[in-house]
Amino acid sequence: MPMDLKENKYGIEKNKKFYRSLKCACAGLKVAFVEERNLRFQCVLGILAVLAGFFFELERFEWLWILLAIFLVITMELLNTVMENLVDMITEKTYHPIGKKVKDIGAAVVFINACFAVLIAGIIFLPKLVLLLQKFL
Ligand SMILES: Nc1ncnc2c1ncn2[C@@H]1O[C@H](COP(=O)(O)OP(=O)(O)OP(=O)(O)O)[C@@H](O)[C@H]1O
Repeated sequence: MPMDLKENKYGIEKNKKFYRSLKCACAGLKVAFVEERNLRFQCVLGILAVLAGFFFELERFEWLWILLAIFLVITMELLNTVMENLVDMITEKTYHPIGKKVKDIGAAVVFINACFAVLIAGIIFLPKLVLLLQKFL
């Protein structure tokens, strides 16, 4: 059941202050991070990619591609979480064919972005990894 708007500290009026918008964004990030295992996994992979970037001393344009891939995956996972929650709210967690379609397409969006990130990581890190291995072998 929808909450009585008076129970909400701020009601549903538009955020007029920047810090309140920021507070809501942080609350959204926190709830998604706590509830979504995939998001936590993607954040860990993102941190590993950044550490690898420092290790291999990436060029500026390489950093741009890696950061783009990381932010795209996390953004799409957040949007997917929004869609999943909307479907759950509308269907009240009962089966609906359109609910299935929306969730499946949302999962496909995340998958496509994950493929993009793997491609970028492969193009940038693989040659450096091969060079490094050749040095030691
Ligand atoms: N209300 C629904 N009606 C029909 N099918 C649903 C519904 N909810 C979920 N499904 C089906 O179950 C699958 C898994 O749903 P779920 O909500 O667990 O999403 P998920 O993609 O596993 O989420 P996560 O990103 O958290 O792993 C969906 O992709 C969809 O095929």
